Amino acid sequence: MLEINQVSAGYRGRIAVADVTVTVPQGSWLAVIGPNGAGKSTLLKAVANAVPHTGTITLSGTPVTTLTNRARARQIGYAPQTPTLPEGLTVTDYALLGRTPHLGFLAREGTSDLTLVADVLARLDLAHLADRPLPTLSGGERQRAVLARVLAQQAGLLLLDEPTTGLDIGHAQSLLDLVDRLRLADGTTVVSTLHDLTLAGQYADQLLMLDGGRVVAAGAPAEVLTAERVSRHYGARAEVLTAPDGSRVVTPVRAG
Ligand SMILES: Nc1ncnc2c1ncn2[C@@H]1O[C@H](COP(=O)(O)OP(=O)(O)OP(=O)(O)O)[C@@H](O)[C@H]1O
Repeated sequence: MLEINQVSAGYRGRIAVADVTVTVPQGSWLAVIGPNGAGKSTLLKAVANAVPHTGTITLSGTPVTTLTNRARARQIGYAPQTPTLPEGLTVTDYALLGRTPHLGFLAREGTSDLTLVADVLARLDLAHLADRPLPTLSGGERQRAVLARVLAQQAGLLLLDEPTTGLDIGHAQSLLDLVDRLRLADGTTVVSTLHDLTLAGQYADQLLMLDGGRVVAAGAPAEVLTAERVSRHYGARAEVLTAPDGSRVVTPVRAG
């Protein structure tokens, strides 16, 4: 279980996200939504201990600030929005980096690590690119390679910052389906930011909407996703429809 209690975080004395309190039960999915600059990435960075925070963030009762780097890497898989990819690595080499926290001192990856990585690459439709150097990938392929490294990490908590950016609708859906299956099979806890509000509502158990660094709504997707909120916080003309399965569909409305 991830517990975020009265957390504020920012950069060089400037607060970017303030006073956030939310509990994410083990095996559940929290989507952090809100307009550009709302503080979504900063909140994920705080959980990943990549920016300092006040308040407390605990994972299974342990403050994330007290975890060693290695323990943190075993427990938290973090896919930043714009990761810097090392040059000179193939997709397989890069995904294997996700296994590093599980290896003994100076140990090399074994057959089981290679098998696991091959499986993750296949699930992300990257098997045919396994030997390709990272700089030669398309934007969507790079994005999936980053997810491959994080999934190979087999951490109990996944922090996914805009995981579907640059992915076509089919690859976005299969990536979210894959994360969903991990969650259901292994009890992986997921915190993601998502700009696609319809996808956020379909996959997450709870939504946390931020605006100006503050929580403006939290709860089940059907409660949080209203046309009035989308208009007020995103400045968008939108309708919120209900799909046959009961999930919310947020659709923009053209002017005029
Ligand atoms: N490294 C940084 N140094 C200084 N300010 C930053 C830094 N990163 C983000 N900020 C600022 O913090 C605020 C929140 O940014 P953050 O990236 O958390 O927003 P976001 O909700 O993820 O936005 P987006 O949807 O555009 O990705 C913004 O005002 C941003 O300019």
